[in-house]
Amino acid sequence: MKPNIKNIAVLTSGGDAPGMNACIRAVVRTGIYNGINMFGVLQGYQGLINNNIIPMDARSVSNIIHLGGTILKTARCLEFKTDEGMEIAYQNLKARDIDGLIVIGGDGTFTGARNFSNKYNIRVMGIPGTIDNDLYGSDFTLGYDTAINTVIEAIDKIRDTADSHDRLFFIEVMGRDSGCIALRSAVASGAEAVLLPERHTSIDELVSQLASGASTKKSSSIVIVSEGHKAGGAYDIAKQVKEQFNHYDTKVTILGHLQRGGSPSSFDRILGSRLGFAAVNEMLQGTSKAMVGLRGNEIKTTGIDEALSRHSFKLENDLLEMTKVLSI
Ligand SMILES: Nc1ncnc2c1ncn2[C@@H]1O[C@H](COP(=O)(O)OP(=O)(O)O)[C@@H](O)[C@H]1O
Ligand SMILES: O=P(O)(O)OC[C@H]1O[C@](O)(COP(=O)(O)O)[C@@H](O)[C@@H]1O
Ligand SMILES: [Mg+2]
Repeated sequence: MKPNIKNIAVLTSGGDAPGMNACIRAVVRTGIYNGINMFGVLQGYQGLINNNIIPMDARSVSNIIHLGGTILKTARCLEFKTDEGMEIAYQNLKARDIDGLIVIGGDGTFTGARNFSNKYNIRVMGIPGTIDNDLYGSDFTLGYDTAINTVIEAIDKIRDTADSHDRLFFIEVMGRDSGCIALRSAVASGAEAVLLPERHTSIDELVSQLASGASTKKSSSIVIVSEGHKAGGAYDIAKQVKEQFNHYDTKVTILGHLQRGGSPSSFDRILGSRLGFAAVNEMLQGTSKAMVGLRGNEIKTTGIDEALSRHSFKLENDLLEMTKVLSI
């Protein structure tokens, strides 16, 4: 039986990701189209606790589909992990008769939503929004494609300098525990090597790969280092390599937070729109404690418990192999 849902709130939480605005727009407009009163929560779970909840109409989400960041703002909120914080958040939703909460974020955000819904009578749906692509249940998360495009644009520029000066560049990219951005960026930019948190690569191995390129007259080399790599960040690794292999002038670039901003790619705008539309429709059909995600080219629903308990290895095997073969 379809539940009688009248009021739905939406929030963004954790790291912002390009495509979140396209998704907020889809959530708000799909809800309004179906006769639901829509609310936006400012600053993620912090806004639930601070009672920062605003009504939204179709025009509240005009002209945002192309914008990076999130018009609802986001936050990392420790207080929501406490019983007291959750109780205040629930009372603020109850005061407005809000029966459904749609959260756009990563694994931390989903854990919060799952715990909240286990404790209180609130329906929740999750939408995977993180540049890290580290969630089970969606082949791509919102923002991942744009972040890769941003990274390769930067690497293309660095390559000009690397090549002009016979330099070895170590470029550190984001992905807290995930090598997804690093691997795709490496393939798309034609990097000589990539270091991933999911794979052990010794300094000896890396040095022999670089030395072999130098011996076949490579004028420059680019190594992508994922920030989550166990052997340390790009500066550490560059220092260790230089001690053994001093053929090139060595430079380090940390791309940092520029990777999270910017106008979303068409892929992320469409993905955000599809996921937002699906999340509201699923909620209106009675689905709760689930996430919507892209699998193949279809939008599918996965239970949040399942999504959180299954840590999928998301690095494509052919891409892993290719990074060695195509960089000879
Ligand atoms: N165990 C938890 N219980 C309640 N809320 C949580 C829990 N884990 C994370 N959260 C909430 O989700 C927010 C976002 O999580 P975080 O890991 O920072 O980002 P992401 O959702 O992108 O992975 C946290 O700041 C916190 O408010
Ligand atoms: O902006 P902050 O708080 O320094 O967080 C940086 C982290 O956020 C991310 O960009 C995205 O992580 P989440 O999507 O899990 O929030 C990571 O790649 C990075 O390690
Ligand atoms: Mg996360």
